[in-house]
Amino acid sequence: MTNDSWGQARNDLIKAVGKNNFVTWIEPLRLIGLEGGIARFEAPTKFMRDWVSRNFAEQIRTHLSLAGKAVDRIEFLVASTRPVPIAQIADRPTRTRTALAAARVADEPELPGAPLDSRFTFDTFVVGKPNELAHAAARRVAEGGPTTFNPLFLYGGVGLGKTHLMHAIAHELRTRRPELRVLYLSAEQFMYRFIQALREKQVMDFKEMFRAVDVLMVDDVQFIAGKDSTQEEFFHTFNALVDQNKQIVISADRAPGEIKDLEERIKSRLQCGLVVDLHPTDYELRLGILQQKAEAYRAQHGNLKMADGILEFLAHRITTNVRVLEGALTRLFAFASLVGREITLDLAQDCLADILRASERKITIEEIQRKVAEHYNIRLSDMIGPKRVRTIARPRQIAMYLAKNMTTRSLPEIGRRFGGRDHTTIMHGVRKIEELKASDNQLDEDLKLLRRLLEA
Ligand SMILES: Nc1ncnc2c1ncn2[C@@H]1O[C@H](COP(=O)(O)OP(=O)(O)OP(=O)(O)O)[C@@H](O)[C@H]1O
Repeated sequence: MTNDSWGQARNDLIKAVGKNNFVTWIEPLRLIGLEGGIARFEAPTKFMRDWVSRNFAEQIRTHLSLAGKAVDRIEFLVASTRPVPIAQIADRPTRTRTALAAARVADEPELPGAPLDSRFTFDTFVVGKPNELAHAAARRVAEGGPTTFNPLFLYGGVGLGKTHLMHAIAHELRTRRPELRVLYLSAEQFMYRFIQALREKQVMDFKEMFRAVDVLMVDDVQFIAGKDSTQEEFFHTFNALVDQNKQIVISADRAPGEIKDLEERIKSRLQCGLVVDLHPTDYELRLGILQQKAEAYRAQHGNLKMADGILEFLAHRITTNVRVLEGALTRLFAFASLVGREITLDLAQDCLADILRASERKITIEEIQRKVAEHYNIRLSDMIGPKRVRTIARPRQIAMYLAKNMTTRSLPEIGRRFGGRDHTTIMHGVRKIEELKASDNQLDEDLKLLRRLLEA
């Protein structure tokens, strides 16, 4: 009779809560007792138990009653004895933090995070104007104090130090607050974990694990754009953690609003905290990084003979990104130590010829026109055509502005490439964008993005 009532109630619940909810939340429940007006269910995980009891208990009670079993109360238990969640461990007053951390390791399953690079710490991160805000925000999060902004969203072009900063936060938190469960992984790994959980029918474990962390860091979040179910899951994980006041740190190659095919609700959630841009490096920062790397090399390998002005030369010539800069220095040191020679300007030019050539790459007006047309979804031919409607004229002016600022072409030359326009038209376009840029945030963001895309 008990099972009949539950069978009947289950059938009705499919209609009441919808098939998806039913399959996810109700179907895995096991009725283990129904007496004295109390229905007892077993849920496979703690997370599921909490969720079902918060969201579906009343409906289950109603439908059991409708199926002929008067129920006053419902109790949900967790099926197996599962590891003690960190929140409960942390509540125990007599344990020290280190003991808590040790208990955590013993009690809890390993978090599915990516390994941290031991070199990526705050000590090895060189701070300059372009990254000072990102660095300060990362430092604040790494203190592990109360959440002041959530999420911290770090974005910037390739190789500008996003991953380095995220690892630095994780290292610091592990030292300062070993009792916290810090999970760092790439968005790609998040997706693979999720797919694996789907395949192995372990979605509940997946949810529970991600919702039990204290600090979640997801690198390269642009990766999940266009991947619908991963986005959906990410959104729920994100919300659940924010609701519990858990810190989230996200990185991407562009601002949330600029990530194509990312759901609007996710974009807006990502913008709720602090969004910080890692700007392209300037000369001083590049030189600072090179000096630090050279010092680190000396400390490890002993003295290094290097003529004056080499680091300055590299900082001046290699402007692409820090990864390339580092690679150049490493190659130079390796080469010099192999041939046993002092590093001179000639040797540097010789050994790094390809990198220096690549850094010299000139951006053409055609490339700018193509990228801008693509970005604003207009035809390339409209860049040079006569149409004056705002939706075409504005992107055209943006392309003129970028052509003026990113190439060495003169105004008349630019005019010729824009369908033979007069240089005064180009000047007007450039000024217009300069003016708008100061007051229109969206436009400013668009310009930064286009610059990054063109420089990549
Ligand atoms: N300010 C900095 N000080 C010291 N090293 C830096 C700095 N910025 C970047 N680097 C170094 O440059 C390399 C690339 O940095 P990182 O991997 O963090 O870049 P990223 O922004 O995550 O790039 P991607 O978009 O490719 O993921 C790393 O070796 C990192 O240590």
